[in-house]
Amino acid sequence: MLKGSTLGFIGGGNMAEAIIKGLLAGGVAAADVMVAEPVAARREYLHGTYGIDVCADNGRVAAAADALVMAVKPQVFRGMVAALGPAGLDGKLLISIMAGITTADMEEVCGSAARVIRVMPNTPALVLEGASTLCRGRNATDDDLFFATGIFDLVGTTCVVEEKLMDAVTGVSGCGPAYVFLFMEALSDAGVKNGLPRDVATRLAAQTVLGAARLLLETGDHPGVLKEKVTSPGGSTIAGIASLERDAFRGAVMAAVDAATARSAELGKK
Ligand SMILES: NC(=O)C1=CN([C@@H]2O[C@H](COP(=O)(O)OP(=O)(O)OC[C@H]3O[C@@H](n4cnc5c(N)ncnc54)[C@H](OP(=O)(O)O)[C@@H]3O)[C@@H](O)[C@H]2O)C=CC1
Ligand SMILES: O=C(O)[C@@H]1CCC=N1
Repeated sequence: MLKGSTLGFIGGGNMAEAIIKGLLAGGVAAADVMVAEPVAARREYLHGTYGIDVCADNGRVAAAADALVMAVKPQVFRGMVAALGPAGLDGKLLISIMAGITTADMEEVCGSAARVIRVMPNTPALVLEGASTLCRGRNATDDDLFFATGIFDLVGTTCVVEEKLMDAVTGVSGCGPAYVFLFMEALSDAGVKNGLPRDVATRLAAQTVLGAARLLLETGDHPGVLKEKVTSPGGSTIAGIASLERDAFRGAVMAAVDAATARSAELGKK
């Protein structure tokens, strides 16, 4: 898919690994992927697990790569570019997955001519079920957006939005897997509380979320319609739903997304 281009990652943490694992599973050659990562144990792990070139030198990866995925924390981004020297990024397509860092921030720090694509992926990319949303900076071309979309298409679904929506995207799908894991953990705990063995409870929780998600995507029905089909008059589901409503479940989810969206915007500030 990279068609002879080399994709470099600056930062080899959780999200970089999720994308790399997905890319390799999707047919990208290990020889076309490089990572710069400061932690020796992490470098050994990434090289040993995926057979990719991993080094400690951001400059070496920047020089060798045609496109660079900026996969460090937003808080270290400016210092990282200052240490590298923005000139080291000249001519490269810069693909940022950093929460809160705008394409204008990228252009300010990396050079006013920088070609920037901003992406908000999520960790299910690891199993090729990622949700990645992209927008482009003022210098990025149609080909750049096509190239970046092609990368993230390999690890799940993609969509393109206006940049002003990217913090909301972060609050929903970037952070969303963590909310769903919290929900599944609670569902599993509740099963154990009611006598189920842990392995059975966890499997039921996960398959229920997976099945419900597929039902929603494949039918295209409104979630409320699908909820109604589970809920028998005077039955057990409505007893559970009434309890969730008393505890303001939906309000709690909306407040969580609001908080994450606001925090994403803050992360970009100097
Ligand atoms: N995790 C997620 O679900 C998602 C994350 N993101 C974004 O992805 C980015 C990475 O997040 P995540 O993978 O979770 O974070 P991690 O901390 O797991 O990964 C960042 C990696 O970059 C390394 N690093 C630190 N400083 C430098 C440097 N100067 N040069 C090169 N590498 C460096 C870190 O090393 P060390 O540990 O020593 O600091 C770490 O290994 C963030 O900007 C985040 O907003 C976006 C969507 C989802
Ligand atoms: O927690 C974070 O800030 C990152 C961005 C989206 C998911 N993880």
